[in-house]
Amino acid sequence: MKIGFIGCGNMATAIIKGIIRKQIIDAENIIASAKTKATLDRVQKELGVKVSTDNLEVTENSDILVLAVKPQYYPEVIAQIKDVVRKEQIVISIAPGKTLDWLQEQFGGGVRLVRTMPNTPALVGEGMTGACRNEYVTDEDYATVLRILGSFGEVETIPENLMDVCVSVSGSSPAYIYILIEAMADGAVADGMPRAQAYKFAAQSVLGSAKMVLETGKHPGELKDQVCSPGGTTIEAVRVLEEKGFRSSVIEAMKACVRKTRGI
Ligand SMILES: NC(=O)C1=CN([C@@H]2O[C@H](COP(=O)(O)OP(=O)(O)OC[C@H]3O[C@@H](n4cnc5c(N)ncnc54)[C@H](O)[C@@H]3O)[C@@H](O)[C@H]2O)C=CC1
Ligand SMILES: O=C(O)[C@@H]1CCC=N1
Repeated sequence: MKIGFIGCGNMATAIIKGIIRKQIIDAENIIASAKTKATLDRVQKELGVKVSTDNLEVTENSDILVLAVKPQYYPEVIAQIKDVVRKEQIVISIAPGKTLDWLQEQFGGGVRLVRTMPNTPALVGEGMTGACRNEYVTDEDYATVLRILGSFGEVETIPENLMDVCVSVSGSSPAYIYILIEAMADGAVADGMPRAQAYKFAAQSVLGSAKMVLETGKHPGELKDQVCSPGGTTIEAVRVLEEKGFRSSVIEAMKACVRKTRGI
């Protein structure tokens, strides 16, 4: 099994590291392209995969091809490769807003397409990926793709109409969490904790809280209630968060994210 990446920036690097880490595909069976030699040198050194500046070479040398460029470059890249994409090849999109119908139209028809939305925690094997496929992708093909996507975290098949929501809840959401961690650390530093220690305490608390939701199966509100002692410290913090519109800021930010996705 050979996998190719057209574009090798933040997301492709995270996926490739995740795949190699889990030994799903060896580095020698992975090929990636980028626009600049500097990026390719970095990728070769950091990941040990084959590199090329030629997108056609990447297409010809892969069974599964991941389009890992920004959405605005999709038309140009697809126009370049569409005549060399083979019938049995699987093409994976990781771009927000690009529907299976749109992708198929750009390719001119008949292509096996899987639309996904991964996220950068793939790098540490804790990604969350949403996926859906078109009618040309066989059950066997799709099982292979899910195995690869599952090698760097969790993967779930979702209806295509939820792909835009997937961008806001998992594709983009690591950025919100990093802001939360940074803000928590700022708060701790403001009250005297050293900066590095503050990041550790904040990040581990986010990690532990996420595990509590996933592993206990309890409602997040119930878990929150367990932390809030009557007349205690936490409910004071919660009161201020509600007063400052924390919950609503998150909801509105996510709705803005989905609106942007739908406009891409
Ligand atoms: N960064 C993230 O957290 C996530 C990104 N995505 C999607 O993944 C895709 C890639 O995003 P990033 O990796 O963040 O972008 P990036 O800008 O880090 O990487 C894109 C790479 O594509 C290369 N490139 C541009 N035009 C090219 C061309 N014609 N041929 C070959 N390579 C070309 C660039 O040199 C760059 O290395 C985008 O569609 C993005 O929306 C999806 C989920 C999460
Ligand atoms: O910001 C973006 O457009 C991409 C898609 C999801 C995460 N990053």
